[in-house]
Amino acid sequence: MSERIVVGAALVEDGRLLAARRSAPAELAGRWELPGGKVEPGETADAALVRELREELGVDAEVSGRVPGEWPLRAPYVLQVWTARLRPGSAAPEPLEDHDALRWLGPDEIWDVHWLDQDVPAVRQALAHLGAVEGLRSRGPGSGGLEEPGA
Ligand SMILES: Nc1nc2c([nH]c(=O)n2[C@H]2C[C@H](O)[C@@H](COP(=O)(O)OP(=O)(O)OP(=O)(O)O)O2)c(=O)[nH]1
Repeated sequence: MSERIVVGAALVEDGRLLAARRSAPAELAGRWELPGGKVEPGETADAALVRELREELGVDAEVSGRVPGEWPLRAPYVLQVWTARLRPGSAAPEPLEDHDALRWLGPDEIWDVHWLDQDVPAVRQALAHLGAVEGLRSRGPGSGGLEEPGA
């Protein structure tokens, strides 16, 4: 079967990254992820992300770039991550579907939540990318910023 893309948003505002806690399915519930979802046939990845963010969070978002890389999920899915921001006048995000909590994480809080295992490398790469383009960066060793869990 050919690969199917799940898009995740590295949605940033005021130097903080949005994390969303899944409410379903049972094996993923309680773990944190980048909000997003599956790209539908005939849909572009960035259009899918804008649609998913509207459906899941009730926001009006725009995609600003692609985080290099691709991370395997349960076959046939792979995760791609795009940077995004809220458009002026957008509502604040709310956990409308698929999630039961949201958190804006500052640089020192990124690893405070229990990310889905497969999201850890994707979040790490997103932070490296965002650090380069938006200044969301670690405050250095010992700060808990960009360091990996247990590092
Ligand atoms: N949205 C999202 N899904 C992720 C991430 N990491 C990860 O393993 N997944 C998995 C969870 C799901 O099995 C799948 C995405 O499905 P979804 O339920 O979010 O997508 P969807 O809204 O299009 O779902 P559906 O109801 O159409 O099935 O990818 C992530 O960071 N974001």
